[in-house]
Amino acid sequence: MSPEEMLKSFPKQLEWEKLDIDRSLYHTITFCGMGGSGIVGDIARSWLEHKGCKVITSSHRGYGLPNYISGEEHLVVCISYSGNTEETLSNFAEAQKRGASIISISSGGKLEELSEKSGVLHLKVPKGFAPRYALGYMLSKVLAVLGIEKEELEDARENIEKNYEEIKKKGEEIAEKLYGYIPIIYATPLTEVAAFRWKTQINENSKTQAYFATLPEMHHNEVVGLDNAEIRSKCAFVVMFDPKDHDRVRRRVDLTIRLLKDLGIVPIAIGGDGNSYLARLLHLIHVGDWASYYLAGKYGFEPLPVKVIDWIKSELSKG
Ligand SMILES: O=P(O)(O)OC[C@H]1O[C@H](O)[C@H](O)[C@@H](O)[C@@H]1O
Repeated sequence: MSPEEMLKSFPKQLEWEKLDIDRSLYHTITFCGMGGSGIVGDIARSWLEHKGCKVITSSHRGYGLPNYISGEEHLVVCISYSGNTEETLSNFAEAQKRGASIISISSGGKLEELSEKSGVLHLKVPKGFAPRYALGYMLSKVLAVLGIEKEELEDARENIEKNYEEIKKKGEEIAEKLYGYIPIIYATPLTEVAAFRWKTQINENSKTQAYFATLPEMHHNEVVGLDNAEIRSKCAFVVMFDPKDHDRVRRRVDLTIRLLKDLGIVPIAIGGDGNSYLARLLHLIHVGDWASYYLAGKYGFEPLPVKVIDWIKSELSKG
């Protein structure tokens, strides 16, 4: 499947499912995964937080597990599209050792095998995608674990479907503006995960460095860097926001845009469109996915191959 076809399938990947899971059993939920699988947990956490969920959640990237996980009241959700990522397999093994509750998500691989062997609930997603292009499949599984209402997920999917051409066009326009510059994305707490996805998609699809910073923290450091005219002239700035951001954050978004304009920079200001936080977030993410795809084309890169990651993995497999 071409990267374009994979991207286009994103809304269809958002499929609601009912799972019989008693979530009241868990005191904490820890999402484990790397790269395109790791961000699934971040999106889920941001969504839960916005919903007012009181369960402690965290995203864990790397080997082992945080110290607080011990016993079945801690749920560890291991997400790896391939099912073979060594960090995520390490999380799985550690969760078993600590007697935690585990749910795993993959398209197959060792994670599926190990789950089946040890009676762990395994949720399978279709094969044939690059992990980062299977975001919708993996996210739908996690949201099913968390008990999302059917209407909410379907509304988010329809929101992308009905605005598809506009989303693609916006992505293309943004790629035009990012071309030749280092993308710097300024986000808010509600859009931080989208900024991270933009960064990582620009890294992997467009083979380009990109960075992000989040308000209000960036008003205490990052903004001072803008004093350096020589460096800032090499960057293209994106400012992301959501209508439900904290009032003072909204005020800070306006100040950031003013600051950039006073320096002669016209930032790409963008907020997702949609009825719910999830709908807006996925809309924003999908605009970035297309932007990174078009940016790859402008630089003459194929969006899919990630040679350096393959090289690192093959070196690590030597022991
Ligand atoms: O998602 P997994 O199969 O666990 O692989 C983890 C990650 O591996 C590589 O770094 C890929 O380029 C990422 O896009 C991928 O998400």
